[in-house]
Amino acid sequence: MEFDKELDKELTFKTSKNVPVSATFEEMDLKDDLLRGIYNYGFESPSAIQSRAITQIISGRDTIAQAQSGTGKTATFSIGMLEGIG
Ligand SMILES: Nc1ncnc2c1ncn2[C@@H]1O[C@H](COP(=O)(O)OP(=O)(O)OP(=O)(O)O)[C@@H](O)[C@H]1O
Repeated sequence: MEFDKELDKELTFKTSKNVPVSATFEEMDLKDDLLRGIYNYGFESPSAIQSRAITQIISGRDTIAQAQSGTGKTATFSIGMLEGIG
């Protein structure tokens, strides 16, 4: 399913306590190569679920993230895992 930026902004989220929201991929403090890859792939800004879940995965918390189809879950877990490798 195609990512719909406008629809994504309308989503309401419930999270555990103390889950910060990163407005940009830069704020997530990702490795340079990974950040470059994300932009080269065409992602400009994180989706709602990416804004919340990527840094949780990177911090080592066991993370369960649930959202509608096409909201960027696969990329959330992929980016989180890639940051943790190497
Ligand atoms: N931040 C983003 N900016 C632009 N496009 C994005 C972003 N994140 C994901 N996409 C694109 O949106 C589409 C859906 O992403 P993804 O497959 O990660 O969603 P999903 O929530 O895992 O969907 P499903 O539940 O159907 O598996 C893909 O084409 C992906 O490349």
